[in-house]
Amino acid sequence: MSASSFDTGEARASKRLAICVFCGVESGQDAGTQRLAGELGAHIAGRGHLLVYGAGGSGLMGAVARGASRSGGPIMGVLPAFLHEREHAAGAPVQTLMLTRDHTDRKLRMMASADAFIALPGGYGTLDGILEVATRAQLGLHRKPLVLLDSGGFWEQFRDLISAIHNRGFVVADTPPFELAYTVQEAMRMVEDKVTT
Ligand SMILES: C/C(=C\CNc1ncnc2c1ncn2[C@@H]1O[C@H](COP(=O)(O)O)[C@@H](O)[C@H]1O)CO
Repeated sequence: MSASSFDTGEARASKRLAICVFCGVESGQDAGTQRLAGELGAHIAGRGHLLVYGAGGSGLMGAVARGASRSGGPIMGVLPAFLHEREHAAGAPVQTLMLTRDHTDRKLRMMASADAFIALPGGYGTLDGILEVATRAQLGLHRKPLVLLDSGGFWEQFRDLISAIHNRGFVVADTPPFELAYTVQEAMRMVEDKVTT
């Protein structure tokens, strides 16, 4: 595959993955982050992967899903049944919908379904998702990659907090169980390289 076809997301990856995206159900204040969300969805679909996400129709979630949908990719949305009206009904594209009992069940389904995780900015739900994935990685329960796709330094602040926690001796592992990426292409490469090697 040529570098240029990878960069546009047109070329299919050699292995089809299920990539779980954690991100806000709100849009945030930065239009660049909203564009990044659509670009990420488009690349996941363009590379032939399945998008697994929180089934939302609004905010960054909606943008990721519409990006994947426009590129013709399959989508699996997972959300607690009680949030269906509030988060899914307005504007989520066609997808396979999995309704769960609660947020905990949702995270377990998402983690079991995915080969890798990419996080965009978000709120408590997004942080809850990545901390669950990171905690389980620290415990040796999985080796699936977790990539934090930065936008405007959002994840740099999180990385600095985690570094401080490491430096104060509360985590003994040398490196945190996630990496930062600064472009969609970089995030996709990290995920594909780690899952397929
Ligand atoms: C509510 C519970 C625990 C802590 N909070 C959350 N846990 C899991 N998912 C959540 C929580 N708060 C919101 N969410 C959902 O995550 C998605 C993204 O939310 P964000 O806050 O915009 O990042 C969204 O679907 C939220 O409903 C006890 O189980």
